[in-house]
Amino acid sequence: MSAPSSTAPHRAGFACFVGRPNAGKSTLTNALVGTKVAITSNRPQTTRHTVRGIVHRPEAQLVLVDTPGLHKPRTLLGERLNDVVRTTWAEVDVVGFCLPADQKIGPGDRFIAAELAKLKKRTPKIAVVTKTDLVDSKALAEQLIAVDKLGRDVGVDWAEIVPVSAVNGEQVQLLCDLLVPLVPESPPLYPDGDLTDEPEQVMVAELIREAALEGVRDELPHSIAVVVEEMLPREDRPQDKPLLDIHAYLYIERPSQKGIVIGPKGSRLKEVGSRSRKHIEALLGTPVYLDLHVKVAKDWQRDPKQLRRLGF
Ligand SMILES: Nc1nc2c(ncn2[C@@H]2O[C@H](COP(=O)(O)OP(=O)(O)OP(=O)(O)O)[C@@H](O)[C@H]2O)c(=O)[nH]1
Repeated sequence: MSAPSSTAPHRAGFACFVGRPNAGKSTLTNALVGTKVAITSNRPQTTRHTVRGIVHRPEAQLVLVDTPGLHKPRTLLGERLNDVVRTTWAEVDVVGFCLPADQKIGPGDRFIAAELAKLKKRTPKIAVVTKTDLVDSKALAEQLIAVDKLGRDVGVDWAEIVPVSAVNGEQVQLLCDLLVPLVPESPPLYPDGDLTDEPEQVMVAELIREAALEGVRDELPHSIAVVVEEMLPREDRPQDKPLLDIHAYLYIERPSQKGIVIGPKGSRLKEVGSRSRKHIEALLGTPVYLDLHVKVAKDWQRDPKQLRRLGF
């Protein structure tokens, strides 16, 4: 890519990464922004909220919108998540379709590609082949060819096909260079230095949810929601020793799940608390007292009233 000249107009706009669960969208967002703003996990479908990471460059600003994975909906929550995804696609300037290098293109990818084909023609679509560190060059070449073919099969004209590894940073800058010219000429949309406009409480809730998902049974992740009820600075603290009190509820669907989340003698919940507290402190830059409670919200995934309460 050519270096920015002083006469080049400033560009700013929105990009979003789509792809099936676990495709590496959140990790890529983090790699581009350079800090942990999106929530990653080795479990599918952990990204519930649209999280924006913002890439600041002298000549451009890229606002990255991270969406949940698009999938065949089985519950009301699933349908709502898909609506969120489609609404996001329609609003962004460029879409990056993430396909892991180490996995054969499957029905899930074809489903998304077919949806992308329905998106307005003038929204550029970049195919991003992720996790290139997991495969050798021969397998990578084959995947690039398969992605090209996928585009032709469904009728999407990829603006680019870019292999990247978010883990070792390979080609991440190149991807950024390729995204910038695809957003419109515009002054910066966000103040310099902002990394995300996600409300702090939502990010804190996501960090707690991420910690709660670690090491629990496969079926449980979809049944956990976290709501931060209150974040208040502790009174009577000396100025140089502030403490932020955070009260949060971990919602599960059934009483039988309580034991899994809490663990023997509360050991798991304690661990979830201390692990997420570290991340929260790093995010907010202040010591935190975290008060975590587990509550049963029966069948919350199927109940519109509960879903609204839990922020969906
Ligand atoms: N080796 C390797 N692993 C990666 C890379 N990018 C992501 N991963 C791993 O792949 C898994 C899924 O990554 P995420 O970024 O959470 O995927 P996602 O697409 O955001 O997933 P959802 O939120 O479920 O939609 C995690 O375990 C990551 O550590 C990469 O470049 N190389």
